Order: sequence, then structure tokens, then C-alpha cells
Amino acid sequence: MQQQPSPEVNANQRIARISAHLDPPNLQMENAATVSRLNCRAKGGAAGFKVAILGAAGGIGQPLALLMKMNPLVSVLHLYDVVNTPGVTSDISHMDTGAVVRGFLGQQQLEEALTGMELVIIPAGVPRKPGMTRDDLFNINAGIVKTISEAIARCCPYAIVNVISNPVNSTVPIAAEVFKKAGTFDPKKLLGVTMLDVVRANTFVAEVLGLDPRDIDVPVVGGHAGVTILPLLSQVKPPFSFTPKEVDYLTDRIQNGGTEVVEAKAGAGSATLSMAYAAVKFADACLRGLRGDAGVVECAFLASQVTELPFFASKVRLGRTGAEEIYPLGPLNEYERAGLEKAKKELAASIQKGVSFVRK
Ligand SMILES: NC(=O)c1ccc[n+]([C@@H]2O[C@H](COP(=O)([O-])OP(=O)(O)OC[C@H]3O[C@@H](n4cnc5c(N)ncnc54)[C@H](O)[C@@H]3O)[C@@H](O)[C@H]2O)c1
Ligand SMILES: O=C(O)C[C@H](O)C(=O)O
Repeated sequence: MQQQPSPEVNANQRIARISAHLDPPNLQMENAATVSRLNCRAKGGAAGFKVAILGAAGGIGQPLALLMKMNPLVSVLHLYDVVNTPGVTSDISHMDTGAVVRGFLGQQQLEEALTGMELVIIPAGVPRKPGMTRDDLFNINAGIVKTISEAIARCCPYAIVNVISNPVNSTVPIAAEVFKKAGTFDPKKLLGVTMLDVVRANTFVAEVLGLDPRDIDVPVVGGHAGVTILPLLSQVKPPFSFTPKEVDYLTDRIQNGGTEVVEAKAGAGSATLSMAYAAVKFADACLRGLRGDAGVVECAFLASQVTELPFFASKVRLGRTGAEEIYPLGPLNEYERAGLEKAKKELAASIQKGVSFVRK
């Protein structure tokens, strides 16, 4: 005689039959009594883009991860670092926003972190301490950006790449050389993030004028270090005229905004919170472009023919394939023309340094 199943087994079988009816087999929980994070029903988030942050456990990386998790255009968020990603990922993943968050730790997980990504944001690398220039970071950060770029070329060659790691004037040429070697270079998709210069320029100009920074738009061209940061105050929108003293004050403050923060932090790093804000502003513009929104225009440092230099920051229109249009600099006044010459001289050397690092 067959033994009767216990009432409890019967109940479980009923649940299994009902859920088999309701759910596709691969989404069923094998046993309703042992739900875990691995067998629950997450489908991979709402519609949106797949974004990776490399250097996600750092001073910029953590608030950047927080803000990208809040961005409704992001469906999957990969957080990669060489330290501390399990904690950061666990923490961020509890936020009740749409993006599904996954963490990746150490170089052996870099390829997995990048596979399938549509936007890759790179704040990996060391920051300045007082007395240092951004170029002083080259020796460490050049190698980090090179390794990461090689992995991007292998795993997500069509992704838009936002480079934050300094010195941006050299790290973007490094990434470009790596992509050229791999045969994956698309000049529209490799973008150095100079958004913080624009954010600062809008803030400082608004302070001088006694206005709301959200109503101000200052184009900042050139590069992202000292005199290569060239605010075009003659092209501020809406148009305002400044006294020569105001122009000197504003140009100096915008060019040295990074140093202002480094000195205030007194050895504890450089801008992280304002940078995360700026990085998200720029990443969001890239995602809106990818989605097909019209009229998305921001400044970025990229391969360009706007000047005789191979890379230059200027206004670009972001679209489905990246920076689809690069705008000319427009009419410059005498002060800005002199600034442009200084900027080009320093930029040329920084670009060459990055190119030689990969070609050597
Ligand atoms: N473009 C800009 O406007 C701008 C603004 C601010 C800072 N930065 C630059 O951003 C970088 C990061 O600054 P931060 O304040 O976040 O520094 P941080 O030291 O706080 O964080 C950097 C993170 O990168 C990680 N990292 C180091 N090597 C790595 C590797 N090989 N792969 C992945 N991750 C790695 C570290 O573990 C750390 O978590 C610096 O180079 C800084 O100069 C750029
Ligand atoms: O100044 C730095 O070193 C960091 C960053 O480039 C900035 O502009 O804040």
C-alpha cells in the first residue's frame, strides 16, 4: 500500500502547480520555503540602459553610484572596483529605484563587469593632494586607464565611455590609442568629462551676477587642467558683459576650481561630491542622446578637428551614436584668443604624453 503524502507536502505541491501555471518555468522558485536573492523573481529591471562605473567604491564612485541608481534611464548598474565593491553594492542595491545593481571586485571580474554595457564611466585612479598638478597623477592613472580601456575594447567596444580619471588631457588620448590598436576606436564615443568646469563656471558667474546658476550657461573649451580650461565668458547665455576685473577673477577661479577644493580638503583628496553631480549630469545627457532625444548639447573633451590639435573640449551634440556633432568655438574676443594659444601649447604636450605612453 502506498503511503499518503503529508498535508504539508500536498500544500507545497499545490503552490508549485499554481506557480507553474502563472510563471514561465525559468522564473519559478524551486521551493517557496527557501527564497533567496538568487532565486527570486527579479527580471533585470525596467527598460533603460546598462551602465558600468569603474572605480565605484571611491570618493567620486560612491555618490556617482548613488545618483545613477536614482536615474530612471538606467536599468542595470554595474559597480566595479579593486576594493570594497561588495559593501557599496549591497548598500546601494537597497534603494527602491528601478536599476538592478551588481557588484564586481578585482581585475578577474573586470570583463564580467563590462560585458553588455552601453555606457562606461571611469573615475578609477588616484586623486591629487595639495601641491600636486593633475599631471603628477599620470604615472599611476595612465596604467589604470590603459588596462581598463583594453578590457572595454574586448567586452563592450560599442559603449560610450566617459573618462573622469586625471589627467583627462592625457587619459583620453591613452584610451583612444588603446582603442585604435584594438580596431574599435569610435571618436564619437570616447568622451573626457569636463562637465565640472562648466558646473563651476555657471556657479561662479551666477555668484558674480547675483543670479541663479541654473539660468546660466557658460561654454568651457580646451581641456581639463589649469590654463587649458578656457571659459568663453563672451558667449555666456543669456548674454552679459563683464568688467576686465570680473573676467580676470572668473577665469582664474574657474581654471583653479579643482585646486581650491584640493587645498580645502588638505590631503583628503579632490572634488568628489560636485564631481559626482557633474558626472551624472553628463552621463544623463549621454543617455538622453542614446535614447534619441533632440538638442542634447554639452561640453566634452574628445577627438576633434575644431583646432589643429587631435583632441579638444568644446560643445557637442549627443545623439544615438555619441557625440554626433562638434560645434566650432565661435567668435572669441582678444582675451580668449590669448587664452586659447596658452591652452593649446599645454594641451599639445599632455596629449602627446598620453599617445606616447601607449605607443612606446
Ligand atoms: N574629470 C574631472 O573633472 C575630475 C574631477 C575630480 C576628480 N577627478 C579624478 O578622478 C579620479 C578619482 O578620484 P576620487 O576622488 O574618486 O579618488 P578615490 O581614491 O577616492 O577613488 C578612486 C577609486 O578608484 C579605485 N581604483 C584604483 N585602481 C583601480 C583600478 N585599476 N580599477 C578600478 N578601480 C580602481 C580605487 O580603489 C578607489 O576606490 C582621480 O584621478 C581624480 O583626479 C577628475
Ligand atoms: O583638481 C583635481 O585634481 C580634481 C579635478 O580635476 C577637479 O577639477 O576638481
